[in-house]
Amino acid sequence: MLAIEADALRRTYTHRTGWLRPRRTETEAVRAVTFDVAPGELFGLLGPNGAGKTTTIKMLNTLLLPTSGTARVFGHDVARDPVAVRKRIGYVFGGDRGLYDRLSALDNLRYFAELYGVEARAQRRRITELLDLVGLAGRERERVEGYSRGMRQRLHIARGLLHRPDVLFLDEPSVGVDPVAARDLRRTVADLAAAGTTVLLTTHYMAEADELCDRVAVVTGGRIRALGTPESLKSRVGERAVLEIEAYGVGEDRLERIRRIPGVRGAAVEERGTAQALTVQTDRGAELHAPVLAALDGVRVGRVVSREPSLEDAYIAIVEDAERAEADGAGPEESHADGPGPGESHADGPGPGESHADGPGPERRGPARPDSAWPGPAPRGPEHPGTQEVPA
Ligand SMILES: Nc1ncnc2c1ncn2[C@@H]1O[C@H](COP(=O)(O)OP(=O)(O)OP(=O)(O)O)[C@@H](O)[C@H]1O
Repeated sequence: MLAIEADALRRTYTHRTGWLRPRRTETEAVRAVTFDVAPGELFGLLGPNGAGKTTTIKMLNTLLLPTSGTARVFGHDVARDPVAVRKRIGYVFGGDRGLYDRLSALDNLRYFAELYGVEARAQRRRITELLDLVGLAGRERERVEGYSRGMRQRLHIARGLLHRPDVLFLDEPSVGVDPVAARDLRRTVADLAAAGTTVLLTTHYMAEADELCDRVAVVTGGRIRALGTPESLKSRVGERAVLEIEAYGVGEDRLERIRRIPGVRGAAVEERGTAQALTVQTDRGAELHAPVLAALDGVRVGRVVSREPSLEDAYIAIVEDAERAEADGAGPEESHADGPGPGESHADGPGPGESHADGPGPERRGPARPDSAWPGPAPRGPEHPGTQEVPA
């Protein structure tokens, strides 16, 4: 049996804007997403801000009803049988919420163990095991308010594992965590998967996804654009080479100028403190140092390095292709880089969560879990490709 099956999952948010001329704004956050995750697999959802990753996770973990489509966790339908699903899953999200700062880590875990119905006799042993697993043994009597972000994240993971879930959802676990703590976190996550827990992870860190994930799906505009092993995604840009340039003050006009150079397949810039990392993807064998540097004339430039494409380059290429396709009005462009995944998806008609597109958000309230109080990211407005205004 598959751990997760998502079949044509959709989720539309509706909210009202304006006062004199009220408008109903619909955001299609997730648009017919289909994928499977095998038991024990470590699966990554990658995508830019607003791509629909968190919304997908919240449907899979029963915090949000799908507008249409179905999802199952170990065979249990998330809309029809949320209680059974919740018994099998844990949810860990990045950031500061979800823990009680003024309590010690131990008291936090005791509290959540009660909440999750961990048997009183088993609690002490389970908590000790988890403190060991996440590397917090010896620090458990300190108040969480004194914890570093990395320690908090590890405590979050321990909390998410208290009831021995078969599937752990990790939403950006390493956000804001320093590189050493992030490495420890990755080790913890890899150990979990090695011990048989299915992990569904979202991250913006491609190196993390490359190191950890058995397979990844790249999501933009609510659709899966590519799905496969990190290697298979990288092979999509295998015929390319990459120029990485340290620069200061590259704007969109310069990027456009670089993109127009024959032999350039894409260009992106990432802010790194005071500097920028400019990545230019070129045809393999094309000698483009000179024209690229000429296009940067007047911009302060540091080190220039040629290297092989990484998962990040494959990701950028996929996202840019998807953006171009959206701009051209093309339909979904999903491609499975290495076949359709570990199993077939099962469509058995729309679940009971269907047709909530224009009601108040069917966010589940559920039992008193701190997770369910999480309000989710703020609406990001109509700049999103899936957002449109309709008369109220
Ligand atoms: N509660 C909400 N109400 C209205 N729109 C929402 C809500 N939550 C998310 N959205 C919108 O849905 C889209 C997908 O958001 P989502 O948070 O799922 O993306 P994401 O890929 O997780 O992004 P990030 O990487 O920034 O966390 C975005 O356009 C967002 O503005």
